[in-house]
Amino acid sequence: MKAAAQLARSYPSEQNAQGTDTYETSRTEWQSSSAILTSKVVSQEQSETLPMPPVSVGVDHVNGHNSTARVPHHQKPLTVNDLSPTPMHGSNLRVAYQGVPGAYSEAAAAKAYHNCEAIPCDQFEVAFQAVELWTADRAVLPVENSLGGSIHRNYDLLLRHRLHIVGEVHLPVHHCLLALPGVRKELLTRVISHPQGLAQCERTLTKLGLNVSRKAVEDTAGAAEFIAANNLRDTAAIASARAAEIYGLEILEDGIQDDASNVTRFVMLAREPIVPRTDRPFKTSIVFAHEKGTSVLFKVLSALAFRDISLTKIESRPNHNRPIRLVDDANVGTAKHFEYMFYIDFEASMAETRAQNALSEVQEFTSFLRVLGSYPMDMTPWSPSSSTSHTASSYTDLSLSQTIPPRPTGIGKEGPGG
Ligand SMILES: O=C(O)C(=O)Cc1ccccc1
Repeated sequence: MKAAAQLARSYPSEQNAQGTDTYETSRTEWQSSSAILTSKVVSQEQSETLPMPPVSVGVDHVNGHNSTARVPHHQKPLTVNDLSPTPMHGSNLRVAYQGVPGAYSEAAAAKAYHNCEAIPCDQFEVAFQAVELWTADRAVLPVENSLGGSIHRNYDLLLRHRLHIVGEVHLPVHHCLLALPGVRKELLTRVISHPQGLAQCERTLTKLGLNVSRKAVEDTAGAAEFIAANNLRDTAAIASARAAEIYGLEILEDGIQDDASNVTRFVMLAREPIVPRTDRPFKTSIVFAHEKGTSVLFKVLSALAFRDISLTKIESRPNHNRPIRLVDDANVGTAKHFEYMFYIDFEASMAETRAQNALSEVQEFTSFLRVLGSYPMDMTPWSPSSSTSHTASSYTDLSLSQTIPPRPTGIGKEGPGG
């Protein structure tokens, strides 16, 4: 099959896609939002309830041969519109995030899916597994921050798992310095937070003249919870105002991020990709490894540039399958080249011919290529000064009304990452 045709098959156009959203069929009642998912809980869930397959629409025999069939009078025939579920705008959707209540990821889940049930998980790995095993419908993953840069660990996770990016959210992040009631700043010896929290407030902490050590923990709200649970009077947390409220801490300083327009980008992950569209701005995320050869990255970028496709992000990570390539030269010795995986986001939908053609070309000079997702861009108006909260937004996740059935995610060559 020609590469372009293969691509078209991997990403069906709006017209030929059989979009069904299946998450309503997979509910398990035991999960309450107050419990934190751990890997143990997820595997226990797996042994108790098998992941349910999508429910198919039961079609009765209505041709007269089936004696049990009932043919209601004056019933309107089903049309294709009756088959697409009503968008739920996030209500009842179970969204797994890493951290405890009050974490920014929880706020991102609420921004993406208004009224969703946010499920705290103790690790990202667990959030991914929760979706894979149908304990959750979506996972929320912070991938980059305007000050702290890429969250590398999470890029590696995207590759290790088979989930699809179905949306993105930009969340303004407004950090506070939190401590137990009555604690004075001068008494602090330690500040704890997520590494991104520490990185985003580094200069302000110094400016405040605090003589404190920095300690990284799993999540910002977890830092606040830890201080409260252990009655630590010498330690402060960098976390949200909401975390202060939940864990009974006081806000010593408000808005301590080094830049007022501090924003974190989160991606939303699902078991199934959405049907890409062309009626609103879309972004596509890919990851590839390059073949031996010259100027591979240049060629990939050219394939996009020639088609007027803008790049919004590029990241490289070690290729864990083959971190080093040795090149022997009989006279000089052995050169050691590091091997990379490149992650690229570009502004186009996989429903567009130009994106399909660009990726067919990219496929020619890469040894591995995977489309992580083609999804609507977050176009919500954004005010940097507001503090992070659970406000509703006009964000719409098209995956709530349109998903395409599971299928291999690669577009031809598949290699590392599984
Ligand atoms: O730890 C959290 O609250 C997170 O959700 C991760 C994070 C940390 C700092 C800024 C943005 C996201």
